[in-house]
Parts: sequence; structure tokens; C-alpha cells
Amino acid sequence: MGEQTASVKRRLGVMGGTFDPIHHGHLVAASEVAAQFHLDEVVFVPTGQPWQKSHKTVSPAEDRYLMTVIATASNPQFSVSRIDIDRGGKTYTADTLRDLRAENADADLFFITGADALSQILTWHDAADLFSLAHFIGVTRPGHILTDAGLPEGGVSLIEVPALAISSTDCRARVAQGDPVWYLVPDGVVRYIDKRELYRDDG
Ligand SMILES: Nc1ncnc2c1ncn2[C@@H]1O[C@H](COP(=O)(O)OP(=O)(O)OP(=O)(O)O)[C@@H](O)[C@H]1O
Ligand SMILES: O=C(O)c1ccc[n+]([C@@H]2O[C@H](COP(=O)([O-])O)[C@@H](O)[C@H]2O)c1
Repeated sequence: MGEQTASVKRRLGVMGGTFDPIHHGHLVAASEVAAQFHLDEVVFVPTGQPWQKSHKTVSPAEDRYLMTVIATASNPQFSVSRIDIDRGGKTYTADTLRDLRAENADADLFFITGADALSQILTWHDAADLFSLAHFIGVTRPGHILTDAGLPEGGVSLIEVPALAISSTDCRARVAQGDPVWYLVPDGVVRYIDKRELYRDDG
């Protein structure tokens, strides 16, 4: 009684992506980081307008959001946020993290990103601010070298996750060619792609 208890901050993982479509590479990366970093929750944040992919056709945000909800629904540790979709305009991770910090004042943020994305991070909007908003966790990805060279010391952790050579680009190409994506993406996402006739005209 009368003793002060130090408040322990929640540990909130943030997995940003275009998720066009979400696949098991994303889910394994989030699950592995959650376990290794003792995260309480991982929030998946589908991009609104991924400005560095503006030369590519991207599926409607609502489809990408719903596939992300379907893929994560069975895991009580996973949730999905609409903040990047509802903010409108180009999606900048600095905005994502500022908004999530405002909504989760009781949490430390851990932004999860693959080796390919980590290597581009200095080209991101407001790159100098990113490392004060969250701790960055770079995960291995087949075909890409994982390194924190040139990034602020202490701002980034690198970890190995089970290697799944899956990309959304490959999943879209497979659907366009009539090849199966079973077991590359969750079953519900296979059904959703079929129902909405996504990716049939790709490639
Ligand atoms: N197989 C994978 N293993 C580890 N990380 C991954 C994997 N696939 C994607 N990621 C990471 O997930 C995040 C979101 O990725 P994104 O939604 O762009 O998927 P993608 O498969 O890279 O898509 P695309 O092929 O359309 O570029 C990025 O940080 C990316 O590096
Ligand atoms: O903030 C930026 O300028 C920025 C530029 C490129 C990518 N990102 C983020 O990196 C994550 C993966 O992006 P992508 O386009 O590879 O799916 C996603 O959360 C994007 O919002 C962020």
C-alpha cells in the first residue's frame, strides 16, 4: 500500500505493407518478431497510397484491407488498422508512427520491416525522424541482404525469420497465369481473390 509501481509499457509491433495480397511471408515475419521481442500485439497497417510503388497498379485499398483482416483474424495477437487508408494522400511511415503513438500513449512501438524495405529506408519521407518514433526491426527475406549499414546505431535490430521465398508480386503473377496460390496465402485470401476476381489481368 502506498508504494509506487513503475508502469510497464505495452510493446506494440507495427507491420506496414501494401499487402497486395498479404501472404505467409508477412505473417511468419510478424509472428516471429512478436515471439522474439515479447510483443503484446502486432498491428498490420495496409498502405493507403504507397508512393514508392506509384509506377505500379495497386489494388483498391478496401480489398487489401479486407484481405489483411481475413488473414489475421484467427490470431488474437494480431489486429489491423485503417489509419493509413483513412488519412488519405501518400502514405508516409512517419505519419503512421505519429498517429499510432497518439492512439497508444501507453506503448513502445516496434516497426517490422523486411530486408528489401530496410535497405531503402533512408529514401523515406522524414527519414531523420523515423528512429525517434519507433524501434525498427529488420527481418531476413530470401534474395535480399539484411544490413543496418548507414542506419542510426541502436535504432535497428536485425533478426532471422524462417525463410519463405514468397512475394506479393509472385502471387499476383501466379493468379494472372491461372496457377494456384494455395498455401502461399491463407485459405480465406485465396477465396477472396477469386470472389473479387483480383489480379486476373496482371502481367
Ligand atoms: N517473404 C517475406 N519475408 C520477410 N519479409 C517480407 C516477405 N515479404 C514481404 N516482406 C516484408 O513485408 C513488408 C510489406 O511488404 P509488401 O506488402 O510490399 O509485400 P511484397 O511481397 O514485398 O510485395 P511486392 O512483391 O508487391 O513488392 C515489407 O517490409 C517487406 O520487406
Ligand atoms: O515513409 C515512406 O516514405 C515510405 C516509403 C516506402 C515504404 N514505406 C513503408 O514501408 C512499408 C512497406 O512498404 P511496401 O510499399 O514495400 O509495401 C509500408 O508500411 C510503407 O508505408 C514508407
